[in-house]
Amino acid sequence: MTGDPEDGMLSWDESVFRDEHVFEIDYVPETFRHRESQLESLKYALRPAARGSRPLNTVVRGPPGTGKTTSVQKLFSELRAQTDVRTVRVNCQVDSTRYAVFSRIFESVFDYEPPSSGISFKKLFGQIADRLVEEDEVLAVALDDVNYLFYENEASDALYSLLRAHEAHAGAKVGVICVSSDLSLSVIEELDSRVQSVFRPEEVYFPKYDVDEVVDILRERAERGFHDGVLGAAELDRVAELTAESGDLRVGIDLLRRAGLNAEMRASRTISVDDVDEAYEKSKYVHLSRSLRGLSDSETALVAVLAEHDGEQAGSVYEAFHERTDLGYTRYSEIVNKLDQLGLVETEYAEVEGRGRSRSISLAYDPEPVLERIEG
Ligand SMILES: Nc1ncnc2c1ncn2[C@@H]1O[C@H](COP(=O)(O)OP(=O)(O)OP(=O)(O)O)[C@@H](O)[C@H]1O
Repeated sequence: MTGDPEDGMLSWDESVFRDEHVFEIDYVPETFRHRESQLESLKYALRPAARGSRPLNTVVRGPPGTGKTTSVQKLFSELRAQTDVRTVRVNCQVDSTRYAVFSRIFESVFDYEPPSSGISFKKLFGQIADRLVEEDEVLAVALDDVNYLFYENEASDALYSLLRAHEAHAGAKVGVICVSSDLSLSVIEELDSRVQSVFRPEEVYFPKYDVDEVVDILRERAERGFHDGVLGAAELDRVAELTAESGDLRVGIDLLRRAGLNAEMRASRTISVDDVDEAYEKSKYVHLSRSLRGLSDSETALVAVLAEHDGEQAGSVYEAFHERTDLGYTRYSEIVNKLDQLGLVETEYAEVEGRGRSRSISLAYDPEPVLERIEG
């Protein structure tokens, strides 16, 4: 299998990839199509900030992988380049409490982390607001994956503080973009009434991309990422077809990269439909991997217990969980709720003889891929 260019085989120093980096998770695409109206609505909400006023608060919703984060990142970087607006994107999957959100904002406003000895929330908040007023800066905060703040019961407190910043600190100008990929969560209705009374956001919806749009977007990505002739039209169509099943563009981007690696494994210069189909066996779990990555140790422990005790009664699941983590029933129930909201488990109430109603819990995925990803 040496590299005779005539036989279609790759030599050791060749690759199907022109630039593999374009298939990485944090790559911000140069062209961003099929999101024109959403970008317009977001610009409308942010425009007052460019004039030195408070931006309009906005709720952005849509299924995973539909370009919500990328849109916000693009507009924030334009704002930073062209205006004095301070922009902060908080990943609430990582920073899922009010304190953590404000620590992240502090870090961005001051360019260093808040003291690790810990200061009270009030002080942290006060210092941020004072700084904004002193510098006469407008702050736009994007709470990305805000659904995680709801799962931890922190959303109302965090938003309340952000939305009332100007009341507690005259002259502070803060606007919030809440981004949620949990369509079963009604972001506004789930907030406390005290927050609802001050939160009248613009709403922007990101629908799933259809197959033609996926082809369009991924063709461009493939042109940047692969050498000419590596990905044919039929193979791209197959990628798009598999991507459109979930509508999550991340699946498609992961498919392209894995299919490229599969072709290289065969030392082939071109990707085949089989390379794509084989890649899908892993790429279809992109969403699962992402959900698992954001879990705490005790949440992961419960997922592991469920995978190991698949199909057993809730009682024995709790016992195994308790044995592993030493946590009690209340915490167990809270974690079950969160995993349910994340779509990792399915729960159902059922009559159990002699014990009244009891909740049965099962994984929403096969146990093997779950365990592979937890242990791997
Ligand atoms: N219109 C587009 N053109 C090019 N790339 C896109 C487009 N939309 C999304 N992407 C790419 O798809 C991936 C997922 O997009 P993004 O993270 O913005 O989705 P999201 O809606 O925020 O997802 P989640 O809700 O799961 O956080 C990113 O790698 C992004 O580069």
